[in-house]
Amino acid sequence: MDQREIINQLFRLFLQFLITINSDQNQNYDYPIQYNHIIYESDNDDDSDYISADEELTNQYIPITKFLYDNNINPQQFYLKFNEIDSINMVHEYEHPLNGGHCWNFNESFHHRCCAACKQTLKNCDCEFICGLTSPTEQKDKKNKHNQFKKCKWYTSDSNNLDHDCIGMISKDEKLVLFKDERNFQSYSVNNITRTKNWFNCFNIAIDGLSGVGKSSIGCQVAKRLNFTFIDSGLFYRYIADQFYLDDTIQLNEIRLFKNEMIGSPSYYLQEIEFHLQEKTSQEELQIGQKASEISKVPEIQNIINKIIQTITKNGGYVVVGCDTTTKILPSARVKLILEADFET
Ligand SMILES: Nc1ncnc2c1ncn2[C@@H]1O[C@H](COP(=O)(O)OP(=O)(O)OP(=O)(O)O)[C@@H](O)[C@H]1O
Ligand SMILES: Nc1ccn([C@H]2C[C@H](O)[C@@H](COP(=O)(O)O)O2)c(=O)n1
Repeated sequence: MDQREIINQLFRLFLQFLITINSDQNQNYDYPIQYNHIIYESDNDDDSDYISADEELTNQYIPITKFLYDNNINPQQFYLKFNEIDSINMVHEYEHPLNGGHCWNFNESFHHRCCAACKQTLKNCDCEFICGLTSPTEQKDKKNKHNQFKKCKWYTSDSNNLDHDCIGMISKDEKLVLFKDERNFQSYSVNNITRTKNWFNCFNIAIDGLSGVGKSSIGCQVAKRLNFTFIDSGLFYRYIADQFYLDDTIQLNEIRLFKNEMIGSPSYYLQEIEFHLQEKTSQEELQIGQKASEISKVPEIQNIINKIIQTITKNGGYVVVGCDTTTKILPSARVKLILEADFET
């Protein structure tokens, strides 16, 4: 498959993804009438310990589907626009019409807990807080504690700073609730909140694969098409090798300082890295490549580079390429691509 075909295919997939999440928002739905597929999590954090809603439905619980139905809220709109609320520690099948009839984690078992914010199974969810509408988030567990509240890193910034990165839209009179933990929560009027992020680019794309498979070529074009920022993690290794691996000595302290500087001025350094490496002759490039390969085996350097990239990209809008992007750098990127190429290509 040639490069153009791959890019077109990726782009098609991406458009499909966008169409799926944008489609049907104003259509009428068959609201799920039966709620017996909803299973609540017990206090016990053990995955296997579910309590079926059929068995133990008490007044304390408000199934999210019922909440939506009773309040005449279109569920797809709710999940996609409000997007942050589920009764999070609830097992939910995301049945029709959500996500084309699949759970967000459709490649995993169909029946599992799934964070509505980051769309990961709860085991993989690293959300700390979640923001959302007051009613469903005030759902309590059996001990009358606020349960489930987590914040997805893509959805909120910290509660002291109400510059809010939430991609959801909350209607005018509703309140946003931020939870620090289950006892410590505050609700804010939506009017106090500035949204800084466009939902469209609030996620990252990680492109992985062996050296030379075309990650940079494809990643760069995908980023251009989507107006995302492109980051080639390999360039970080190369730049650090060239600047801080001198006379056979890796200057770890300098690298640590560089990390702080780069996190402070990411745009400047992204350009600086690119320009710096563009100036090199092909002989120099070869040497830098060798040095980069050596330093890439040092765990602290890997951690520093991963941390820089994770910090820069935390609000989304980036295409990050490099081997280990999907596993170590951005394991929770919403879109992950692993490229392969024929040997002949
Ligand atoms: N689809 C493709 N078909 C043929 N050649 C390609 C394709 N994509 C990239 N190439 C060529 O393969 C070479 C490696 O591409 P590229 O630098 O994008 O790979 P990479 O995976 O980013 O490599 P590295 O990990 O070493 O940075 C380049 O010469 C590029 O022009
Ligand atoms: N995420 C990454 C990116 C790169 N490396 C290593 C691989 C190479 O030895 C070196 C330079 O990368 P390249 O520009 O050739 O992609 O850095 C890594 O370990 N992890």
